Amino acid sequence: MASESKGGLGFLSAPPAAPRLSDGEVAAKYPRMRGQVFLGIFLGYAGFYLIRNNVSIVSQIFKDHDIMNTVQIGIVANSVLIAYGLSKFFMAMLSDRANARYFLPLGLALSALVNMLVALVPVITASVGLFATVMFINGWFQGMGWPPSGRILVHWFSTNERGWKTSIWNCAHNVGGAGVGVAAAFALQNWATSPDDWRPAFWFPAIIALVVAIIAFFLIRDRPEAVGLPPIEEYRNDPAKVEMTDDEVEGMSWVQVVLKHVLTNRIVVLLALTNVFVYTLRYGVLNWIPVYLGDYTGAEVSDGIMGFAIFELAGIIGTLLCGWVSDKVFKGWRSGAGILFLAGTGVAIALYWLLPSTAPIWMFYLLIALIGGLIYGPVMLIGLQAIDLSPTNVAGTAAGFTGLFGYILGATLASTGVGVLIHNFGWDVTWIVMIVICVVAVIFMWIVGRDERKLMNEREAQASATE
Ligand SMILES: O=P(O)(O)OC[C@H](O)CO
Repeated sequence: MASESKGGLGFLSAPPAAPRLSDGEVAAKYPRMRGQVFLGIFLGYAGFYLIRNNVSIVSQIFKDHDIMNTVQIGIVANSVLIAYGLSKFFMAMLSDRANARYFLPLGLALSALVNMLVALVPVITASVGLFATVMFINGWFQGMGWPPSGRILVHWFSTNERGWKTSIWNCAHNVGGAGVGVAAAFALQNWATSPDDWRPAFWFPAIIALVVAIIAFFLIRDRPEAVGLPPIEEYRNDPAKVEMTDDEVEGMSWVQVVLKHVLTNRIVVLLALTNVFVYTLRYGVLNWIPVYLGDYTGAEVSDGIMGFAIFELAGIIGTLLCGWVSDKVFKGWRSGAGILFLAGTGVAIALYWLLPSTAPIWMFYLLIALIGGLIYGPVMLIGLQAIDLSPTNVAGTAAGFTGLFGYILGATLASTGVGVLIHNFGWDVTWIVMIVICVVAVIFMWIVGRDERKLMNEREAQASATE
């Protein structure tokens, strides 16, 4: 891609193509490099989740020791989410022109630094405003994780294998999410100087994240062409679903490309809208598990936390299954898998709603696992579709655009909107609204699916015509 080396980002700019290696060298080096860069983004993205929002981990300590009340905790936690949603889009615009080998480790190291400052500089947490501002900055650096990972996925893995590979990579966020709990618990147990000392839960995961950033730097390479290898489409003889024409490559500025292929691209805009509903479902069910189980069944707080963990763990299985189904059953037609999993989510939510309050807790857990397993498929698929259905040099921006909608609208609706629904209308109306959201999401995914199918058919026709 001609524009790859013209990033204008100084040392961060994407490197130019290196001289092409011989066929023998390509055959030996390509598989090894693919494994190496994949490990780099898997560890790297898990590292981001170690330090994304550790406020929620220590919120109980904040509350119990009157360091912060729930409203203040909510303000700080929301500032991370909002910054993350904005950054996932705006930093992606830089990432698409940047060397992923530098961009991802830099973001992770900066985020680690912010977490260490929170732990070690008491004045930051003395005021909610300053704490929220610093965590906003943390959320901003967190947005430097997904886009370079998407860039690696789109440049090193071709269309017909990307579903499965992306779904495996996507489990990094579940691994990191589980890892932060273990790391924080270990740190608090070993280094907390008093029952209200929450600081080890910030600085210890940050040290691990710094080490991960260094490892990621050594593992990641920006693009196959940057190390003398052919583009992945050529190496695997698997055309991309969308490519820029020669006229576009030569004649359009990068901003014009973003405008055409992301901001006014019907399919990317539809994906972003679908993501609002998918993220409302993801966080709308997840965030309220402890409250629902407590209200409806009288379950203990610990039962609710168990439900929370079950939802996340089931997400790993569902994500892998969804990626595999999209490659093997739907042959790269991601929307087919998305429709199937979203429809399943609707059914599972209906069962969760209708289960009698006297049913044993394991039945609630089973349905929570089903909802978590099913909704994380579409969560992963939307990012995957965005990078699949846009040219490779704006793939991260397209995924970031869907993330912007998912976090700014979806996650907000899931917290404030669902809270208002529960408070004013009760659980029955809340679950009915959730099921309606599933139906709307299915309709949006079906519309995306028609466009996706058309693009796939066009690419296949072009590929057979050139054979
Ligand atoms: O919600 P995010 O941006 O952390 O992304 C989580 C998954 O990777 C979505 O594919």
